[in-house]
Amino acid sequence: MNPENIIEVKNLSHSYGDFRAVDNISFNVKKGEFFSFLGPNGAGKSTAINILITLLNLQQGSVFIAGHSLNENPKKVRNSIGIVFQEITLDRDMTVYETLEFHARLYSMPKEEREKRIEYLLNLVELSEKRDDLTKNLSGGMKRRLEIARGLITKPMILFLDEPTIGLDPQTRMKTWDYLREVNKSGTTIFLTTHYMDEADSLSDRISIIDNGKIITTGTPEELKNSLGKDIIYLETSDDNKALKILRDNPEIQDAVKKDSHILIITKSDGAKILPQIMHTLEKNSLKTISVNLKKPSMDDVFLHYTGRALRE
Ligand SMILES: Nc1ncnc2c1ncn2[C@@H]1O[C@H](COP(=O)(O)OP(=O)(O)OP(=O)(O)O)[C@@H](O)[C@H]1O
Repeated sequence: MNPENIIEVKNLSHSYGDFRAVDNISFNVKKGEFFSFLGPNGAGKSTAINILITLLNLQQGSVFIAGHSLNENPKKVRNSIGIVFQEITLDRDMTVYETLEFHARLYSMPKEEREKRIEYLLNLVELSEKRDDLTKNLSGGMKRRLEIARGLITKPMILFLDEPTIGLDPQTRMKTWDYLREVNKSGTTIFLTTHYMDEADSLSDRISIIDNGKIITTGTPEELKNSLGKDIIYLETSDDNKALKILRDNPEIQDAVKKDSHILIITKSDGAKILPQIMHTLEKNSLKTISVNLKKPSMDDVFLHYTGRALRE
């Protein structure tokens, strides 16, 4: 195992009966990284994460977590990780404080350390004022924050989160992202699964796109978006029809179409380099540029490109 890797997975497969939910996936996560699995419902994300957190048995492949073999030392693996499940798993009749205290006691944390840790975590997820509230009276976002705090009680090296912001409103989602960034900054490696493009894009150092049980591609959000090798340019000129005819002859342009009050151009390579050429050509043909907007492909474009379909399908 490479000492830089805190998670090392090789040729992992998992079947339910005849159905192969995870199909020969390999990937590494580096210490301190924020790593995400991005894929639609049913892609195999939960199955994969459940194997890594020792909830599902390892059928095929090799997994090392925090230097321990999942097969030979599942207990040591469990002691190195924190978990936030997809479903809310709080005891409704416990208070916020009791929830954290109960969990810390489960791990036999001494009283003084326990109290300090709980204070720190309540502060981190901004639930100090809610410490005596029953969890059933918390909002959805607060419940999630409490679960994140609970997952962090034992100072795990890696925090696993399965779809942590499912069902939260946009504002609460973004607040949850802030906490996760904070947790990651403080040195905890994060492994997250999500079907939200913006979530993976905004949080991750690296993303693996997973579909039908297979990893389709892996890279930083920038690498993935740049790998399409094309940019999108919106252009408004003094004569769009004339401009279109001229631009279509440019070998660097993959496609140019008129859209509402502007021209949409898809470039074959780096748009920032092609744009000055385009402007020059237009000027030479006595066309005035009224407005211009260069846009990098979004994670939606990336997903569409690699899987052949939009994720919302
Ligand atoms: N216990 C099970 N028995 C049979 N099939 C299962 C079981 N659990 C999951 N599957 C199937 O395996 C595939 C992968 O499911 P999995 O839950 O891992 O996907 P996912 O990407 O996490 O999606 P979701 O976020 O909706 O859970 C799906 O087709 C699912 O129906």
